[in-house]
Amino acid sequence: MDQSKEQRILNSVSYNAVKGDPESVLDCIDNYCSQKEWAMNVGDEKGVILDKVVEEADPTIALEFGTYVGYSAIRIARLLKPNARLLTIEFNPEFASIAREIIEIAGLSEKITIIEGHSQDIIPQLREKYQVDKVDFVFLDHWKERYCPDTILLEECGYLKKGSILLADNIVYPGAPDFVKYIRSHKSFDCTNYPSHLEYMKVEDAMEKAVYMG
Ligand SMILES: Nc1ncnc2c1ncn2[C@@H]1O[C@H](/C=C/CNC(=O)c2cc([N+](=O)[O-])cc(O)c2O)[C@@H](O)[C@H]1O
Ligand SMILES: [Mg+2]
Repeated sequence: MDQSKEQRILNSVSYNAVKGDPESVLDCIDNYCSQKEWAMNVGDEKGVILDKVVEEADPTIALEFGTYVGYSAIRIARLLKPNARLLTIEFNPEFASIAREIIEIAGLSEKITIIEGHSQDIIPQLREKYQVDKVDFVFLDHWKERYCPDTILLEECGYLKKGSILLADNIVYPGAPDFVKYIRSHKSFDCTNYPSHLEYMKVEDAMEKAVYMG
């Protein structure tokens, strides 16, 4: 059976990236996906917005929904302070194993924990199984109709504290209208929209930052 696109991305990283150098892994994926095969990584343009928000949050505990091949996990983890860590949730076993290998090549396996499963099942387990008390930063980039229910679940489970920062990808394309409506009308979230473009394309897109006010 011929290889998947995600396997071909791993092949390209494994062949071209400098081992232990996150920047070279990110560049390799961005080059492959802009020149050879498009893939749904947050990419280099929206990646700069992600970088800025992660630096603002300076998280000890960061959480991500939708690892895919690990591009944004590497983007986030490369900016984390020494004792900080990223938990990233992915339910597709093939993607999880490819992400694990790409993250290993980037030299960030110690800072990133890939949790295999559905976000809605894993979120309630974060406290007992992963010793999470509060989350400082959350990147939402999984199925768009999960953004809103998973945000509500995070709140209900008590993982958000004053100053917790959520950042959501794809607010314009593919779009997450119920999430935008919910978060912008919620009294405890202070929202900021960051217009940008869809990864590797000229299509309009945007990211939404929501700071929890407690
Ligand atoms: N509930 C859940 N729990 C755990 N993992 C889950 C999950 N739901 C989805 N996932 C995983 O998250 C990724 C899906 C992302 C959807 N993004 C997208 O559909 C997407 C599409 C475009 N696009 O079409 O241009 C552009 C983008 O930037 C996009 O993020 C996949 O790796 C999938 O297996
Ligand atoms: Mg996305």
